Amino acid sequence: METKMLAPHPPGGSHHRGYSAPGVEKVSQHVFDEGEIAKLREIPDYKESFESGNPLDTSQPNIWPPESILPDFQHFLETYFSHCSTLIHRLLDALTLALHLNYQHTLSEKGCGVSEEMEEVPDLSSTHANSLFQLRLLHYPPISARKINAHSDFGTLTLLFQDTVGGLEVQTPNNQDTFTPAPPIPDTVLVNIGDLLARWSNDRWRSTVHRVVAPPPSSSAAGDKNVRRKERNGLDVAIPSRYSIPFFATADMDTVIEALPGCWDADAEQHGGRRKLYEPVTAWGYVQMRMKALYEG
Ligand SMILES: O=C(O)CCC(=O)C(=O)O
Ligand SMILES: [Fe+2]
Repeated sequence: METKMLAPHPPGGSHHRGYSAPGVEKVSQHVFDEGEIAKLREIPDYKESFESGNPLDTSQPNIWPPESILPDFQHFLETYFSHCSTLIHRLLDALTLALHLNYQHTLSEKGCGVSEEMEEVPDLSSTHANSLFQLRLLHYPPISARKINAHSDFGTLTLLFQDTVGGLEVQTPNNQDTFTPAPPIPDTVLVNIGDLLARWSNDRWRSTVHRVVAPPPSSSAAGDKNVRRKERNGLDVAIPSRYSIPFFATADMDTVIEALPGCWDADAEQHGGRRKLYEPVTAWGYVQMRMKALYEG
């Protein structure tokens, strides 16, 4: 038995840990209708994944292959998790600062003093105190099919580490048909806004719709043994394997996600401006809805 099969992802969407073989997970974008989800699941995503989370999270314990078979794997990933978690909290601090500045700006535009402030800008980092984050190891096999359908991530922020192969594309805002390649840049981390933060910021910060397609054929891949070849117009085209590591952050489950201060206007009904676009929802309620769409149907 392959080592990865010794840490299998449990069936269903409630315990999101361990190894999933290619085609098990199906990305569905904003789809909550059962029929639509079933249709989407007919086309599998060509990737395999290994999920892990906060070692202190008892609601979804991590699932590790035996230490004797893959020594240090668990320790390595737990350390990686901790570094990513620190980076997420720093980014949330920067966003909190941006909210403060924006809120003060909004108040002064309306002629209010900061002392008249009616709302508290929440400290976003402290709404992620339990660090219920998810670290995913992804491998896309060397085939030419679409690797992962267009979607946005459903938490607050995602860090994305990608190898040198490429294939990630980002949708142009306000033009659903146009995708732009987001090629890997050495020593950088790509940061995506997720749907929960978009909703929380009343769409001031928009979530990034992205997908993964077959990477551009590259000569550097030609000598790679992980490369499968495909005939295209009589030409021999090399299609390399792709590895990536997304790290998904979301708010603590009891956090109420309701338009943040500075992202809406209290007097919008009377004077125009930005109304609250969404009903309040807990982070838990929102995640349940999205997980159901991913793994069931
Ligand atoms: O492999 C990638 O670069 C993207 C992965 C991704 O978008 C996801 O897992 O949500
Ligand atoms: Fe994603």
